[in-house]
Amino acid sequence: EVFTSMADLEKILYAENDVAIDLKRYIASEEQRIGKLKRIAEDYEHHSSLALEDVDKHLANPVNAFLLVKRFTSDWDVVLDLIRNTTGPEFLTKLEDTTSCFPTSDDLTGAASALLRLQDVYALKTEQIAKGRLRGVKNSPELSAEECFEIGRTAYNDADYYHAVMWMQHALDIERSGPDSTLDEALLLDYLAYSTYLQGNVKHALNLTNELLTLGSSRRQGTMLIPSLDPVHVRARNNKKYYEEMIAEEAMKRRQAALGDTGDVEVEAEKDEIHNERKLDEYRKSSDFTSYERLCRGEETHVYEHAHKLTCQFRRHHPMFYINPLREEVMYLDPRIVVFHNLITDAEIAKVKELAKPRLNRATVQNPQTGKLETANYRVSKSAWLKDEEDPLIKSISLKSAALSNLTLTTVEELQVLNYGIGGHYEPHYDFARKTERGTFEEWRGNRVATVIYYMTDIEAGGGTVFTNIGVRLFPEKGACAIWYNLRRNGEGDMKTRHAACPVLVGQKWVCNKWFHERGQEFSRSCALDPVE
Ligand SMILES: O=C(O)CCC(=O)C(=O)O
Ligand SMILES: [Fe+2]
Repeated sequence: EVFTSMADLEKILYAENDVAIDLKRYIASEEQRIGKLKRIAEDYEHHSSLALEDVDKHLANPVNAFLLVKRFTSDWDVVLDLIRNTTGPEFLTKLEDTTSCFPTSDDLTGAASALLRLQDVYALKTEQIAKGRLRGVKNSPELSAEECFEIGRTAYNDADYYHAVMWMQHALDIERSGPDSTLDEALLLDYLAYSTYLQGNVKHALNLTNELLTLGSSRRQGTMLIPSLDPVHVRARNNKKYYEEMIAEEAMKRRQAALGDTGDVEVEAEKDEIHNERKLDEYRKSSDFTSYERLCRGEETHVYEHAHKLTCQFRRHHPMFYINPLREEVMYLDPRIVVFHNLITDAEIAKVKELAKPRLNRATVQNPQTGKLETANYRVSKSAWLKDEEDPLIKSISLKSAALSNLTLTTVEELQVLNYGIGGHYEPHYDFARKTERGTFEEWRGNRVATVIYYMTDIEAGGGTVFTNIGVRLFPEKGACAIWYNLRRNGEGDMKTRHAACPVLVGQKWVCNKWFHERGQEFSRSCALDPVE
């Protein structure tokens, strides 16, 4: 999979460059080969035209006769060799190496659904995405009718008719407004009509189907079918009948209902606009999820009554920060969420990325039932784990994390480095393990008491960390670090720490985090006397 991290997509960019060089080399060697053949053919043409002017005279010269025989015996092998020895198979083997990291059809589906996710979370119009009109983006290519159709088809195959209608409609708009394209318009109308119907617009589906039927097969790319035999047309004719029957039945029902009420026949006028509603499951309708989407969009979801108590200050609570103090910004009081600005340098960031890059793997989540690690659509990124022993820098990040948090490293996890891909995100979750899934964390270290997260990139748009229960949003800022406690002082998980990583809209997102655990913090974060605190 490559769409889940920018680091892997970067590899494809380099591979594309290599492929271009390979292809050019192949073309040059083939051109050379064909060039030789061309010269021989011209030579033959020249000889024969001269000879044919006076055949008797030409053959009368025994030298000519000898040369003629030679040309088609020993010389002829050269021609056959030139025809046989194409460099194609050799080139194919070479290409296999270069393209081993190329994306698969799963990547294409993943990348298309990432665009749809961005569209939903950031409430973007189809046209905005198709034209690359996104914050901070310059000179974006525009998606063609075919490409929009492709995205629509991905949605359709996923039974997501809401997006299928939007993208296919947009494909149709582009197709009809621009010069001739290679899009199979009948096929597009076929998909669009059916998706429109499934979204509850029978009349509109019928109109689209009628349009399809008037197109004729000549509009169908690459097919020379007679309309009556074209499978798209056959299906369309059946659908047309079905839609008409449905509309008639509906009208009949309405007429009967109207008669029942008043005795008058009053058929309500059909609405013309298309009805297209996003179908959300129970979770996606929940306040948790809507709050996530709204916070990602930059909307205010909560009024914070203690906002006036939030502070910014220098901190020198540890010898490590005596000379270069921490620049602390308090974002929330309970739970305490703070951001430290300018904490790691660009050189340190570059080194962490360099160490992590070759080891990135799709980030996993713990299945609460089985306790097993698995990949999930709600967490799309790649991660690598780095040990203190690997590099003095990794060790120094651990020491810095301990110093700023006042926690001990006894049971801390290794450094997790995360790189997000196209629309990469992590839906609302807790970093601690719930009671029901206790035991998924090893007893010897206890639950995750605190999260320290370092932001290693600035992001043009999207990609924030949002707290859905308290309405806090942290903007990634290169070199900054955020820290919060996941557990209350009585050891219970703090439900107010529910948080998420918003999908990256424009830019690259790299973060790394240290998770501190309970054991070993007995003297650094003691429990409170009040059991509910
Ligand atoms: O990347 C982020 O902003 C948050 C990541 C996160 O919450 C996690 O990895 O647990
Ligand atoms: Fe998290």
